Amino acid sequence: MTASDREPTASPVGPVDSSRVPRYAGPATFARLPRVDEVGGTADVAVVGVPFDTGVSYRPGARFGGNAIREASRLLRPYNPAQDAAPFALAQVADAGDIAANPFNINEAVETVQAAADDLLDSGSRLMTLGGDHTIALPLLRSVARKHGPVALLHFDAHLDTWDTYFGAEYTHGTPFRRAVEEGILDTAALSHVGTRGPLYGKQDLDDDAKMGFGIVTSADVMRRGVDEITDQLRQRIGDRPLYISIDIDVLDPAHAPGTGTPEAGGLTSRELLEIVRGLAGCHLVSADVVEVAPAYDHAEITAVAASHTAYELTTIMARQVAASRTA
Ligand SMILES: N=C(N)NCCCC(=O)O
Ligand SMILES: [Zn+2]
Ligand SMILES: [Zn+2]
Repeated sequence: MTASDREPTASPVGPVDSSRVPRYAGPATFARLPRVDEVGGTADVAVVGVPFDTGVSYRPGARFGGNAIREASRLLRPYNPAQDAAPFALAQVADAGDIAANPFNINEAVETVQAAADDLLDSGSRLMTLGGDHTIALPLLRSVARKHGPVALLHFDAHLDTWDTYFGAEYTHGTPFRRAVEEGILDTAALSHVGTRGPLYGKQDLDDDAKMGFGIVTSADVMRRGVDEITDQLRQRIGDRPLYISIDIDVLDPAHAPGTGTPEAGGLTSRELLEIVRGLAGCHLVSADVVEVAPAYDHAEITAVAASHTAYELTTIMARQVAASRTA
């Protein structure tokens, strides 16, 4: 079963009405949406948390990111003017809870994440995953490739995350995309990093990355060339391929996202990130993640709010696609 042949929900169950129940009341689901078990066990777009951060190389704490994003998402409203869409009315979006990954065994955790993602995709959902550290992009990509074949990847991040190993470990938050290329689960004609910046281990890092097929739009490119030109370039590269978007919140400048594990100066503003993401509406987005929110380093939920709005835009793109595939 695919997302488009999942039984259409006559009228999706939407979020709790914040004019009737104060938005700070009750347990937090993403955007105050129902849980998947409250809407019959499946959703067109499943928002799922992965509280896992055993793959980090510096500050820990992204295991708490998903719930911080859920808390910050209480203020989201049901109509998205930037995309002229009411995403939670167009498709059933629901919170699928958390994937219980083993914090003491990375290999097992990677398998657990993939198995849970496989189940959700097999039930007809597109995934909006809330990390967790960036290690989890690998099992998520394995899962989407199992369903769609090799996918285009748009990777927003300060870092390349195509390094080889850390301390001999293959599965870390700095290595998921090299593993994915090695495994043949990415469409190497359509791989882009956006927001790249900061010191590297050596020039070879860039050579290796280019050999894997990645194009780079640096953080400075976004500033110099502007959001519209960059978005056009990305859309051309992606075409109508099945697309996975992975957003490491450290793509944002530390002023816009202090709550993350490996911050780098000189990043995107949250406005730039949101505008680029909105500009990707209409692409064949099969699933997405927002990762690396580490709330212990956050202030006034700056990072979690930015992450919640980013996930909202991605969710809107997917909900619009679900609706469009039904009328097609
Ligand atoms: N994926 C993130 N956030 N960071 C990767 C940094 C790897 C390093 O410490 O070199
Ligand atoms: Zn990063
Ligand atoms: Zn990353």
